[in-house]
Amino acid sequence: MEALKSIISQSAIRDTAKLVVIGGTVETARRASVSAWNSFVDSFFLTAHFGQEDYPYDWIMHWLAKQPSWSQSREFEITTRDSTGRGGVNALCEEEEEVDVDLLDDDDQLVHGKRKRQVAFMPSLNTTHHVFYHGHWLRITRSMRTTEYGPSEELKISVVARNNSILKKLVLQAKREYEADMDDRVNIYLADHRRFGGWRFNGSRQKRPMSSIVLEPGVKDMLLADAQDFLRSEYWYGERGIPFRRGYLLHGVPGSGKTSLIHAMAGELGLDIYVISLSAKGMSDTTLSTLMSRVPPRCIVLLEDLDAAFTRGVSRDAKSTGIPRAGSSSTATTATPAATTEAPDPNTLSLSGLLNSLDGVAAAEGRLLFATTNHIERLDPALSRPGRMDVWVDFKHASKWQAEGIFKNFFPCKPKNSAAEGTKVETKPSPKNAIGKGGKNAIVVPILDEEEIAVLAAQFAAHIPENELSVAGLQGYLLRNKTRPREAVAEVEAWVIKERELKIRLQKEKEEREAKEKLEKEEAEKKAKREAAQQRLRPKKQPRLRPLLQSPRRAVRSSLLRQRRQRLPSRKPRARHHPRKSLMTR
Ligand SMILES: Nc1ncnc2c1ncn2[C@@H]1O[C@H](COP(=O)(O)OP(=O)(O)OP(=O)(O)O)[C@@H](O)[C@H]1O
Repeated sequence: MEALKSIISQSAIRDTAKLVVIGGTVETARRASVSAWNSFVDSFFLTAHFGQEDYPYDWIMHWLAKQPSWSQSREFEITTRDSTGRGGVNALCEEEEEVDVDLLDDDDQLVHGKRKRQVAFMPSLNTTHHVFYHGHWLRITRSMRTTEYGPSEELKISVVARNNSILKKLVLQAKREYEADMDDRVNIYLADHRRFGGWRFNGSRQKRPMSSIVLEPGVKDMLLADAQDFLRSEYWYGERGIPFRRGYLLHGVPGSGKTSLIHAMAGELGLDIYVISLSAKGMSDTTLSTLMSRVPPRCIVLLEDLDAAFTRGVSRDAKSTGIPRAGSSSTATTATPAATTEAPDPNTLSLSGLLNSLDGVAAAEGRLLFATTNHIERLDPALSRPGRMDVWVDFKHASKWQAEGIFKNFFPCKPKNSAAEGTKVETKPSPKNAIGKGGKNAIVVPILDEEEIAVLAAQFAAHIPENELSVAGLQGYLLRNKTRPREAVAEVEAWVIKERELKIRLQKEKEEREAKEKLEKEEAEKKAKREAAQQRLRPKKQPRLRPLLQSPRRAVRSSLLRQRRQRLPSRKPRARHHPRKSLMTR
């Protein structure tokens, strides 16, 4: 005890204890003051967070890219590529030829491919930028965060203000500017397989005028009027308890304008397109239903090649088409024969999963669903029933009427009253007749007058066989002759003959290939059968481990017998003494 007292009374230990107490108190006081200061500062700052997954992020990034204050900033990102996740910043810049960068004198340095792209400025990651906006300094930080769907970007804007009206104003202005700049474009989103059930911006396309789609009279107008009527009728649907959804099934031959029509309609209706490829890797019932539940209320959902949905992956029957098998109810049918007998695989797409995601409880409202297929006969009737697919449009090969329309669309013409110069051909580049943006390298298209174009279009159509060639094929031919309208008509007959020959050749090659494949398959089957038969005839091998399988007593006995037999000298088998036989011989 005495010894302990003497240790405690030692001054060094007492001083250490004092230091620990004082240090702890100081650190606690420091932390408390920092936290108090942060709370004090935060009470003045209003902070808004913008996640990359949502539209306001794009609006703000788009707005930021246009801020002149970047010229004073000491750290920022310059990009010509979509790095916002949706591409809102650059989408509008892609096709502009002007390059407005003061920093870079040599425009040629910015040439990417054949086209100059405008660069965009972005706040760099994990740095704070200050932008002056309507009398307030905005503190902007771009950072990465981890969400349940993986890493994603976040934008944080803080501002010293009494209420959030300045932030509301900023978001509204950013939205307005974004929409104005995107007015002539259609945004395309793809299902993002890196983020389960998420959507990824895939760029924006120039709107396609409806007039550039040539379909049989009335089809375009009917579709457009139907979609417009649907978008106006939300209240009507709600009152009657009908799900506010509309489906369009565009079916028919390849290259007949199905996809092009959807793009043109999206532009006309001012809607974004959300594309789902059902045969993509990783597409399952759960992924599809998550994707469908995450599309915004007013948009176009495009399911391309609906018939190919069930022909993917090793766990599927390669020939499966989604057609219900005998004895199975359509809504419970899965795409694979295996799946009909076994438990459904959660990692693949089943017909019932697809049907549920189209009109199940979780399916989005207010969307226009467009599905395309080249093989309508392969579709399950449940998929194409009204309520899921309300309007069906059949796309065929080009008619004469379409051929004439395509020709007229292709070649510019002078209006009737300005045809004083007759059929004189314009040879100088102008916005109307130049391909490219003018300049010495522009290709000049001769502008004929309206009457001549009409006559040429009629002659062109006369040489096109009804419902035999695809519209895409006609377009390809006219593209090759885009500066030679008269020659295009003069040479069309020869082209049609060539196309027919090509078709016949391709068909023959296909048949030969199929016949060869069939033969190979038959031979492989025969070989497999032969091998199986031989297998059956072959004597069964004695199991080698027999002694081990015997009972231990039997095994010991047989091994003793074997040993004795080995020890005995080999003798001739002795004739047995047969009493009756010996009697006889005697
Ligand atoms: N009816 C049409 N009017 C105008 N252009 C057309 C038409 N049909 C096809 N085209 C042109 O042909 C090309 C291919 O068209 P599109 O991709 O829309 O065909 P599709 O029917 O969707 O083909 P697929 O079934 O193979 O997907 C496009 O460049 C488009 O401009």
